[in-house]
Amino acid sequence: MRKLLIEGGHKLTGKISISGFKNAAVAIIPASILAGDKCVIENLPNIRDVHVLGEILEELGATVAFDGEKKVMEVDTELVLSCHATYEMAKKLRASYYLLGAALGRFKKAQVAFPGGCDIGTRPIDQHIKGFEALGAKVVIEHGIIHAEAEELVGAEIYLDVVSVGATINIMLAACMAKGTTIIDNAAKEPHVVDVANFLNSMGADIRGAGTDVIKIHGVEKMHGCTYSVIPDQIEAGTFMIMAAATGGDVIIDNIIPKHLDPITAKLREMGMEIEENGESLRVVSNSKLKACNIKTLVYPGFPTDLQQPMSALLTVANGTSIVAETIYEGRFKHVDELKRMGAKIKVEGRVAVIEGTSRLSGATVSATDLRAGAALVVAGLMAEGVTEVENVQYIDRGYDSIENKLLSLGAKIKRV
Ligand SMILES: CC(=O)N[C@H]1[C@@H](OP(=O)(O)OP(=O)(O)OC[C@H]2O[C@@H](n3ccc(=O)[nH]c3=O)[C@H](O)[C@@H]2O)O[C@H](CO)[C@@H](O)[C@@H]1O
Ligand SMILES: C=C(OP(=O)(O)O)C(=O)O
Repeated sequence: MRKLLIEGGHKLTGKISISGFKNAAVAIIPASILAGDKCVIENLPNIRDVHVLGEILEELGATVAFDGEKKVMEVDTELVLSCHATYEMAKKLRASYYLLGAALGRFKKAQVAFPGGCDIGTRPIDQHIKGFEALGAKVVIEHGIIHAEAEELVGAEIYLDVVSVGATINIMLAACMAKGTTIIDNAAKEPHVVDVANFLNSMGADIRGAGTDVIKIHGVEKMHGCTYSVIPDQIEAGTFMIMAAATGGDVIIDNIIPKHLDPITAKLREMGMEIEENGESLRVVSNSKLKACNIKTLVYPGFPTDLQQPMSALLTVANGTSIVAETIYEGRFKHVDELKRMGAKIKVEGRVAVIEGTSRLSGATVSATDLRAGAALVVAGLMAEGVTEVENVQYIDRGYDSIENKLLSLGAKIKRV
């Protein structure tokens, strides 16, 4: 079993470049099915989820070449003739559900097993199914497989009962080649929704309004291949901002879209950090003792659920008491018991964690239970006294490209064993 060994207490200084956005990439790769042609996807992060999706597309008949050094995937989906994604394939990640929307859009038929992925709470797909049905598909769930099929897909007006990134993207995928116009009302506005819409438009789709809560998709007859570059990862960037704060450091986070980081920038400033924006980078500088603050995870542009766990690790050493409310996923406090092993003072009541700041954490052996829990433990290890061993690194590798190399380049003492 792979572990990360971290010797805490070293200031991070210098500059790092942020990789492409995992949560956009995991939708864009399956979306390439709609092209039935060759797509060149640039600025992909070299992470496990990207490799797994490449393998799934290959199993479905695509030709896939991913160069992890250059971060480019060439994927030709011409020879994908149908989509039956088995449990073995789909269980590997949550984003396998995007195969449903993409294949339904192209073949009017898809069979995909229920998705897997990190255990952070229930991840319903009722809004995805509601959208497919509104477009004219019949959706049946049998033996763990979701079967979606339509004679033809016809544009419809779909109001989402909850703002869902996954449902918004999946409905966009299914609707690109539907007859007429589809309107998604109460759509998610996250940067990855916009990025996927831009990718689809580069493949010939006609999608307008992504980034607002009303998205219109005018169905087109045919789509085609394209070359596209994925946006920078706001969650990786936010994690490194938190790590800079955790170590009293001075770090330039480069190759980002600062606007996407507004919720985290605002909170770190509230805690006493100095943050300077400069074009495509942010400089995060520590000047004083961190102050406690309250966090509530919300849909964009609120504070992202994916940064709640790293942020709560940082709050364990802030001056005062912080309240963290997780409104998106009920199972996203699994890192708390691990942080307690390191001396953190946290009480969880349902979806709320009360964190009483302590002067310092102490290194311990801890175990990642999911991707961002792993990132939270790395944050804790960087600021703890002594050595922290983080087990179950495979979760971290799902979503962070070269995390230890990036940290080493900033002066951290970290190694993989
Ligand atoms: C709003 C939000 O922060 N979404 C995040 C969520 O997206 P992901 O796509 O997983 O989640 P959704 O945005 O779909 O879910 C938002 C909320 O809606 C509920 N829901 C969702 C779909 C559905 O059919 N029915 C339903 O009730 C979920 O339980 C959740 O409470 O995790 C992704 C990976 O970590 C992030 O990239 C997204 O930014
Ligand atoms: C939980 C996450 O990803 P996924 O939904 O792909 O499991 C995440 O990115 O924090």
